Amino acid sequence: MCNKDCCALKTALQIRRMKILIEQRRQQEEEANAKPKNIIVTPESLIYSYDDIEKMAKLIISRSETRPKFGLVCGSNLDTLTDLIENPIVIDYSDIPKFPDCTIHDHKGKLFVGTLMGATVIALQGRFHHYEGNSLASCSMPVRVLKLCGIEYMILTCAAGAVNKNYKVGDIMLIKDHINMFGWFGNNPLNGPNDLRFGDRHVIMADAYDEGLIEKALEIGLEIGQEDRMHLGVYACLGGPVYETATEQRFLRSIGVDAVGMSLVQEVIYARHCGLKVFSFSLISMPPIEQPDMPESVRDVSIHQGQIVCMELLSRMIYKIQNNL
Ligand SMILES: O=P(O)(O)O[C@H]1O[C@H](CO)[C@@H](O)[C@H]1O
Ligand SMILES: Nc1nc2[nH]cnc2c(=O)[nH]1
Repeated sequence: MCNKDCCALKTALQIRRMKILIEQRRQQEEEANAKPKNIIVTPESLIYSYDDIEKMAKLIISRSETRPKFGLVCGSNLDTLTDLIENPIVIDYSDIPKFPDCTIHDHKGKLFVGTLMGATVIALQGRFHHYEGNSLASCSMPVRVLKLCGIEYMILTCAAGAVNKNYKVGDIMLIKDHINMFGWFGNNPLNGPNDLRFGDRHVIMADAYDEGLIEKALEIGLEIGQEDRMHLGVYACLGGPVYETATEQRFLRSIGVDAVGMSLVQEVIYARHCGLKVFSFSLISMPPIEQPDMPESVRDVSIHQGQIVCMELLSRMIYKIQNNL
């Protein structure tokens, strides 16, 4: 039986042990600090050189007969978008020098080059997330590769959790703006020396998501009778891999966020830096915290319905751009 005195003695002993440990650590630190140091932190922008990017682009273009106009990144739950591509040439990421590996479900690590609605498209079935251990520059690097392949339009897609209480699983949010939590704390894939061959030092982000393309997407929503499922909203990028807490979600809502995820904004930054037109949408894959959780089978059906609408949206969007409609 432990009485009060016994507990107090145990606590005092624990504190004494901790103090000894701290003293030992201090001595070790002093010794370590006495040695000369040469710590070099590679700035984000130096992780891939222009030559690295050019080599990757050349390899990809060598497999395509026509000049690509569209780049596409397929998000989680959206790998089926590549089913739309006719006669694709498929390249494994492992065959592209310096391309990282994909480590998460739905991101298969394959690049598709082929035609969609008469236009040449390069699609990435697999994106790189920071929480997988990639630098921010690695997450956005494919955008530069696609730019050097000759694309003009960057279509970025992702799965996201609803923050807006009116959103449901299977809905689609056309992204009109974003909040980049990484950027707030000084983390940006453009950090470090700026290579003018890609773009200017400072990048205007106030018009990052092309308004004309958003207009077209809204028109498509009406044409296919899916306007109720399609929303226009603000995406926030958090670090992941954990999902946001309930309080974080309420905070995001209070600052104007409609959906939350763990990707995309780094790619948008590179795309705007090199002058690409950006169109982005999220497939809502999680309900807002206030909505009761649904059985997985019901959620899967809603996501599947959303995937079909995303496929229709993508092909009609490319058709409209291609034909100046
Ligand atoms: O953003 P994408 O790649 O669609 O993936 C989203 O889905 C994963 C979580 O389910 C996270 O990686 C999140 O960012
Ligand atoms: N709630 C939530 N759902 C997601 N689905 C994909 N990414 C996310 C996220 O960051 N949060």
